[in-house]
Amino acid sequence: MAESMEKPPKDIARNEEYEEEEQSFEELGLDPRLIRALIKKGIEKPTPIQLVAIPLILEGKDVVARAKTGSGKTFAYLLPLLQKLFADSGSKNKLAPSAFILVPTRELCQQVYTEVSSLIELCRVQLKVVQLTSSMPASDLRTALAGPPDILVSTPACIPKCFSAGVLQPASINGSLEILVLDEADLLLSYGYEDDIKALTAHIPKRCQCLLMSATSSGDVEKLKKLILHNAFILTLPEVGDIKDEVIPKNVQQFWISCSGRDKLLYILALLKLELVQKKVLIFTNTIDVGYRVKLFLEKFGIKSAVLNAELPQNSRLHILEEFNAGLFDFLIATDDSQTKEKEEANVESNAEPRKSRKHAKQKLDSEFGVVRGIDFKNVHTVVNFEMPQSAAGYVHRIGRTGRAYNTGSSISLVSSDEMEVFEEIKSFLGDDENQDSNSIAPFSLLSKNAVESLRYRAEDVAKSVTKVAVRESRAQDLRNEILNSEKLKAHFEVNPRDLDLLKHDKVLSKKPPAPHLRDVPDYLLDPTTQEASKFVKLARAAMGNTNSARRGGSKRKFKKNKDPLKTFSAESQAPKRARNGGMKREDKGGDNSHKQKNRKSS
Ligand SMILES: Nc1ncnc2c1ncn2[C@@H]1O[C@H](COP(=O)(O)OP(=O)(O)OP(=O)(O)O)[C@@H](O)[C@H]1O
Repeated sequence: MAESMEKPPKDIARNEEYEEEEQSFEELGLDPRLIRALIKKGIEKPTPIQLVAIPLILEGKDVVARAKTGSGKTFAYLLPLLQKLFADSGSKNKLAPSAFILVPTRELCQQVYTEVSSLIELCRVQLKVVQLTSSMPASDLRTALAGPPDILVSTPACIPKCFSAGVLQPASINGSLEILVLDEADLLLSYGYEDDIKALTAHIPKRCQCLLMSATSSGDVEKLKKLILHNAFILTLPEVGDIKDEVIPKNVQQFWISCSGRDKLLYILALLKLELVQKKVLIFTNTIDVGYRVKLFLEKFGIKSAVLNAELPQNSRLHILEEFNAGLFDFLIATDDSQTKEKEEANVESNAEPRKSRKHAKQKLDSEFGVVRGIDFKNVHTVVNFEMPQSAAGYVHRIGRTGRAYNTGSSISLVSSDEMEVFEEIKSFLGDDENQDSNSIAPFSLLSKNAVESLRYRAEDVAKSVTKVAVRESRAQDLRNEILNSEKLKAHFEVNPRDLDLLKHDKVLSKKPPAPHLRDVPDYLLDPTTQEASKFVKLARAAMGNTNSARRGGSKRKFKKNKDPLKTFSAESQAPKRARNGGMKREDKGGDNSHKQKNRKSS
């Protein structure tokens, strides 16, 4: 903390020079071992936040970095952190880890831990990283901290737990801690970790370098800044000055469909069955029951999906994420963490302070579950809001699960009349102006009314069979299965950490297999316009596949608008009789293309 106090605070709010420069990791002063490791991961060029943060962190500055979801904040702090520890690894008389990385959820712990471990392995250096969770018994905590390890990744709640179990001494932290990272800093306080962080701050030595990473700015980040930092470098990296571009990656196209709450199952069926969205697809619901309802409903039509929620055991959740990321299944129905808390624990929320309510509901839901914020879903092309999130911030974080780093993505929100208020709130948050022509969220025009109506009879019939009892039974059955799996997984992954194919999470929950007439949509039910649109989505997918392989090759990573079929496809030219201002066409609007190209170049 001391170093940054010598200098006045500095605000770097997107500097043109970063946009144009094609700086490499070498030029940022990164260790060749790390550069080689990155190349093995297919990463060759720093993202804008990495470009500015890495040199500052290497210089020892305290940094607050705010950059949109999926912009590469994790490597922005991990790479310089590891480099500093390479240099430091000679000093062995430490009694506590040299670096703490604190994150709000277990899922993030696991993600960061995996990333650090893989970098260490690829760099072939002798650094030890451990991951702690607050549910670990004291004996496991003691074993993990023996040594001590160089890097500790955990939620903040673990630190006071280690103090009270006597496995970590405050004085040792004071003598050893060199770098403290608070990742997803905008969420740490709302997850109820304020007291845990305060318990640590008293023992952070003055020389310790502190880094705060966040996707959005909020009062909570300011509070943390005051608590931990004194005079940090503030990095703010939106792509352009416009609010909507600050928060949602530019390469995510956002759409919406107006439909009644009752028709949502029908619409999701039409989108998936008629292949109007590109895979992989992440579907968000607000409650666990609705998640299972969607799963059971889709199953009847032969569409397999997995469910992810706070009720499932941790091992299963991590495994579901791994399998989905590895591409073992295409559809994942996730129940948004904050929504789960609000809806499932309604009886304990009211005016209670968040930490208390989380504890109260502990038997039922894992309070450290977090599937939306910060989780790096790999190659999710489409995010579907089956139900709308309850806030604009929730929307931003959900949509941020696609279009990560240099990938493209799209989102489709199914909005019922009850949800119009929050939808308007989201639109105004994104900077949409009623009087202006341009909308951040455009109507989705690839799905015609005829196409939807042709599926209505079957969908409504099947929806009736997915009763509350069926949902409850499936939920209980899935939980039982996953608890069993969880134990098996624990044992198995200790021995075979890379084996992903042991258990499938998208297994069918209904007792009967889908009826053949529901599995395939007969030709006479297919609406020609939608069929045409589906063809284009398939073509786009094939072309995107090529783009992806070019991306893996590295040098062609830059996303080119005119090569992206999703961006160039015009609903008007391909299907002239349909709505004129919707679907993919909106990308062609907005005139200032040279500006967009320029920004994309830097992203
Ligand atoms: N320089 C880079 N080039 C290409 N891909 C990158 C680069 N840096 C990071 N990535 C990849 O981009 C993805 C998103 O990175 P990361 O999870 O760090 O984003 P983030 O900014 O932390 O997002 P969020 O706010 O949602 O947590 C990851 O899959 C990561 O491997």
